[in-house]
Amino acid sequence: MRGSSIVDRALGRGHRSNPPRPDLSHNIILYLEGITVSFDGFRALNALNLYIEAGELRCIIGPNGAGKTTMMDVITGKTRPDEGSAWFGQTIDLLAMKEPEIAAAGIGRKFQKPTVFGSHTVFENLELAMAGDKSVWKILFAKLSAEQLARIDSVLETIGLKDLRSQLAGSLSHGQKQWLEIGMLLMQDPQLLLVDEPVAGMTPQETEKTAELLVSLAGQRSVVVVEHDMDFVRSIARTVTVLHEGSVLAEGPIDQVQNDPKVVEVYLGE
Ligand SMILES: Nc1ncnc2c1ncn2[C@@H]1O[C@H](COP(=O)(O)OP(=O)(O)OP(=O)(O)O)[C@@H](O)[C@H]1O
Repeated sequence: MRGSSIVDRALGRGHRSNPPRPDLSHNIILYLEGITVSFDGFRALNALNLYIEAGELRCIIGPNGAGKTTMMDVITGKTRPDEGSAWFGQTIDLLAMKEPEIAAAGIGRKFQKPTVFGSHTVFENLELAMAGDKSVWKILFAKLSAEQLARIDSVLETIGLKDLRSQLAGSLSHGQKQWLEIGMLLMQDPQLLLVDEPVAGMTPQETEKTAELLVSLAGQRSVVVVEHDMDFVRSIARTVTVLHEGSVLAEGPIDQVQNDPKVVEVYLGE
């Protein structure tokens, strides 16, 4: 869905008159079991098992080609696995759903490059993200309810852009654009947020603020972050999963994972 606009996402929301919500009664929001994806015989994912708890913040690391992007693509319905199962909570079978249905059910994905509407203000970008399957014109000229205004305010507060609400998104710094795009995803209230390399190209100050933001988002929802920057991973991660050749090589607290000889060999020792 790289490059998909808010209009695409809004159209996705057209499917959500009554979207299913994940059943978190077992405290697990995502089950990937035995997932295999082959490209011309090459296994990008190889019987991958991954479990994400409700409310947790998980970092996924791994060398180039380990299968991280392919894994995200399977979760969001962009890529269909050859084998395996993928469940959102206890009852929602992700492999039976199309991409917009998965987004509407509560899985949001933030790609590396921000895709905000540069010629609209920060506020309008959030407004567009909240809207249903209406035209952009209708959305921007519709009167917002007090509840909708409060919701936008609360997201502005969360992403730290309250003072920049009237600024054109195109004039924001790279980091601010990334936060705005996270805010746009939050307007749809995802239960699982997938974030791809959030701090690439950010200044140290922006990186620090992004760490705080992602930590603050977990708890109420689950957040899965794919990131290469180990200092960043160390600053946010509770549990780290290392992918290698399409499977989980190691999983656990960052210190344990960083000292695991298998991990040192294939990843950190690169
Ligand atoms: N559409 C495709 N066709 C063929 N091979 C593909 C395709 N998509 C991914 N691959 C291959 O699958 C493997 C896993 O790729 P993937 O992009 O998932 O890895 P990654 O861990 O995200 O890597 P990076 O850190 O470089 O982004 C790579 O060897 C890649 O070349």
